[in-house]
Formats: sequence, C-alpha cells, structure tokens
Amino acid sequence: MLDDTIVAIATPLGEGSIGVIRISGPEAIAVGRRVFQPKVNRDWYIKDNYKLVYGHVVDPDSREIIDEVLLSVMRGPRSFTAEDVVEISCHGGIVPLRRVLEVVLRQGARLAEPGEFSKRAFLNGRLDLAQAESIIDIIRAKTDAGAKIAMAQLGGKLSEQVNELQQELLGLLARIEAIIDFPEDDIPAENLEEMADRCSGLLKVIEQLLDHADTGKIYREGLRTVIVGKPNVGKSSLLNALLREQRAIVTDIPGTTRDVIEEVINIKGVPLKIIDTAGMRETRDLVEKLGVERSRQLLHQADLVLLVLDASTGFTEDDLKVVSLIKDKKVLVIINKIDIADHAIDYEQLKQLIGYSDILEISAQKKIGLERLEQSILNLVLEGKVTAADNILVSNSRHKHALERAKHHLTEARRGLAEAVPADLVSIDLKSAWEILGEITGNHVTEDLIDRIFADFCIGK
Ligand SMILES: Nc1nc2c(c(=O)[nH]1)N(C=O)[C@@H](CNc1ccc(C(=O)N[C@@H](CCC(=O)O)C(=O)O)cc1)CN2
Ligand SMILES: Nc1nc2c(ncn2[C@@H]2O[C@H](COP(=O)(O)OP(=O)(O)OP(=O)(O)O)[C@@H](O)[C@H]2O)c(=O)[nH]1
Ligand SMILES: [Mg+2]
Repeated sequence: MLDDTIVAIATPLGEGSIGVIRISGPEAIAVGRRVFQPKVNRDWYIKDNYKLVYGHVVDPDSREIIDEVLLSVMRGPRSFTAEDVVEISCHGGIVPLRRVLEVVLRQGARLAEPGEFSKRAFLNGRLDLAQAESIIDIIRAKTDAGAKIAMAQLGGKLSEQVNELQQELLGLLARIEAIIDFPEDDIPAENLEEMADRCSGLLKVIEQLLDHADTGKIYREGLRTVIVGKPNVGKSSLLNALLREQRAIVTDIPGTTRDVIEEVINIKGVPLKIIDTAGMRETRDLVEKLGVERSRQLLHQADLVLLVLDASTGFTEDDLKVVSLIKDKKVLVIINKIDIADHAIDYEQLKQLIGYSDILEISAQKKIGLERLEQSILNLVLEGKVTAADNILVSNSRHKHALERAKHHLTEARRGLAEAVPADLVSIDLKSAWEILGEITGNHVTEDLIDRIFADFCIGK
C-alpha cells in the first residue's frame, strides 16, 4: 500500500494568494521531474533538499504551461510523511490547482484519501496515533488555549505519560508471570500487597487524566450553550451582546427569531458554541412552530443552558413551561432588562419555583453584567478544575474511553491482588489494561481503527 505515490491539494479550495499541491511516495520526485520545468536550477532533484526552486508546471503531453510555481523537495525520511515529498506552490485559485493536480495524476500519482498523508506519517513511525490525532485538533482549534493543548499532544506529552504507564504495567506483568511460572513457590503476602499498591499508583495517574478530560473536551469541541426563554425576553440581544456584533435580528415583536443561530465566542480561551433559539411558546404560525420544535431538539445536546427571563414582565406561566423543558440540564438563569425594571423578580420566590441557585441580572441592551455572566459560565463549566495548559489534558473522547476501560481492568487487577485470586486472572486484567493503553498511542491497534481515525481528517492532510 505504501509503495504508491499520492497527491492532493493541501490548501483550502478557494481564492488565496498561493495554493499547495503535495505529492508523497517513492515516485514523488520522478513525477515532479516530469511536470516541472525549472528556470535555472536544472538538477534540483539531485542535491537540493528543503529548498525552493522557481519554474513552471508544464503538461508533458501538450507542452502547455499550466502555472508559474515554486517547488520544494523533502527527501524521506526528512519529510512530514517520512517518504519523498514534493510540494508545488501554485497561484491560489481553484482552476490552477485543479489543473496542476490533473497533470500530476496523469503522471502516475494517485489521489490521496482524507488523512492519508498523516496516516503515512503514523505508519512510517514519524508520529504515534495520539500525535497524529492532535494535528486535526490543531487545525480545528477554536481558541488559542485549544490549540495549545493540541500542540502539547503533538509534542508527545500525552504519549509520554501513556508510555510510562505501559512500562510500569509491563514490570508488574513480568512479576505476575514469574508467579504463574513457579506456582510452588510461596508468595509472601507483602509482595502481593506491594503490587496492589503499584496498581493504585497507576490508577491515580489514570484518574487524574480522566479528571481533566471533560475540561479537555470543552477546549477541543467547544461548549454547546443554548439560549432559551419565552419570546421577546432578549435572547437574540444577549447573543449579540456576547458576540459584540449585531448578528441576530432583534425587534420588539415576539417571535422574531425563527431559525437557530449558532456562533462561536471565546471566553478566556474556552470556545463557547452559542446557540440562539426561537422563543418557546404555543403557536399556530407554522414557521415559528418548526423553530420552536428545533429549539427543543437542541436542548437535548446542550452542555449548558442560559435561561433568559424578562425583568419587565416578571416570572410568568410561559417561563414555567420553558423551565419544565430544561429540568435535567446545567442551567444559568439570566434576568434581562434590569435597566428598565430593577429587582422585579423575587430571587427567593424564583429559587423556590424553579430551584436554580445560579441567577444573574443583566441588561443585554445596555451591556450591563456581561463580564460577570462570562465569568459565571466559566465557573460553572470548569468548576474550579484546571484551566492551565501545562497540564496534560485528554481532550479526545477516544482517549478518554480507553483510559476508562484501562482503569476498569486495573481496578480488577488490584482487587485480585488484594484478595489473592489466582495469578493468571490478575495477569489477564493487567494485559488488557496494557493493550487498551496501547490503543491511545497506536502501539496496539487494529487496521480498522486506524482507517476510521484518519478518515475523519480533511483531504490533503
Ligand atoms: N509546506 C508545508 N508546511 C507545513 C507542513 C507541510 O507538510 N508542508 N506540515 C505538515 O503537517 C506542518 C509542518 N510539519 C512538518 C513536520 C515534519 C516535517 C519534516 O520534514 N521533518 C523531518 C525533517 C526536519 C529537519 O531535520 O529539517 C524530520 O523530522 O525528520 C515537515 C513538516 C505545517 N506546515
Ligand atoms: N430595555 C431593554 N430592552 C431590551 C433588553 N434586551 C432586549 N431588549 C428588547 O427586547 C426586545 C426583544 O429582544 P430580542 O432580543 O429580539 O428578544 P428574543 O428573546 O430574541 O425574542 P424572540 O426571538 O422573539 O423570541 C427588543 O425590542 C429589544 O430591544 C434590555 O436589556 N433592556
Ligand atoms: Mg430572538
């Protein structure tokens, strides 16, 4: 499979100043020679490595000049994929990129699948699986903090930790195997105890990683925050205020927002995917009805709900209906329009009615209380947990699940040691834990899993 040569457009399709075509594989340089006509440096492919050469891409069949380009050569293993790589920087338009791609394809390269360059970097040992996965996280990062966490993973922080855990497990396994091999030897109880302690030590590290995983996921994927409330309370005004731009239409007509509006804002590095919804009410208007229905569906996937109340109307029957839809959610209650009706809603009564303790007063229109609102959102989601990026933050749910499964087997192994169950049973759990940890870095994975992971990448990556 790795003996063929792949090519893809590596930059987004659209108007740009330059666009890059990347070729990787044993024939990369040969293909490059067939399509590229250098202006002066005729033997670019012999000695120059990591150097840009100026020239033209010329169709070898028709002799037509396709584009004026810069070409670079990176010979394996000193390249991203560890294979021979040729990159062609074209003018950044859809047509020149497509035409250069076509010529390269006709000269014997094959169109790369999504993620195939990164997959090759992994298969050729340039990166482990967790590092390769971090690349896509860097690309998709929504805030600086998110990118920083992904960069730490690319640098191998998580992998080092996992490798250490696996190393420790191997040590334990060796001792257990010795017990299995010489069953006639009496094992002193303190030996078992000491091994159980070492399991506890490993568990502690895994638990710590898991502890931070939810925070990591928020930094990676963003926190899905849905603004709900009855019509006209100021939901869209709140979205606009948080975005600091007039994104959603605001009018004094109840039922203004019909569709769902989704935007990302950055609160101190935490990406907040904020979703404005249609005001919830019984309605005969078909369009509005569909909007209300969508709002209900969105609530299911929400990590956080901002329930907006209107100080000028007070707490009403309609509010109560909205409350009944968000019973099992993490909710922050926001009392809006305090600029026209101060303390119009009785906190104590509200708490008794709906039972939430997090209540904030704001004016979306006059921009009062927004700073405190942002801080409250952070406090609520991070709950005093780490925000510093120097911690190893497991942000990928695949990694999280693997850690949970490894934890389960380690807990079983520890119990087995404490209760002196037969050593071969303990050994099975320790082995399972070792294998599952290996799924994170890729030293123990099936081809199928590898395919699925890289298929999620973009084309040309
Ligand atoms: N033009 C271009 N820019 C790019 C990439 C690329 O493939 N092409 N990258 C793709 O994602 C990222 C950079 N990642 C890279 C990682 C390793 C190597 C590499 O060749 N490493 C070799 C040689 C290093 C040296 O000694 O000079 C190595 O580590 O052995 C290249 C790019 C971002 N920018
Ligand atoms: N005085 C005052 N008026 C506000 C405030 N926030 C919003 N309004 C007004 O309330 C009205 C409704 O605001 P919207 O933001 O459209 O309310 P909504 O909840 O999105 O309404 P629907 O989309 O219809 O459900 C508008 O006339 C806003 O100008 C505020 O803080 N103070
Ligand atoms: Mg609205």
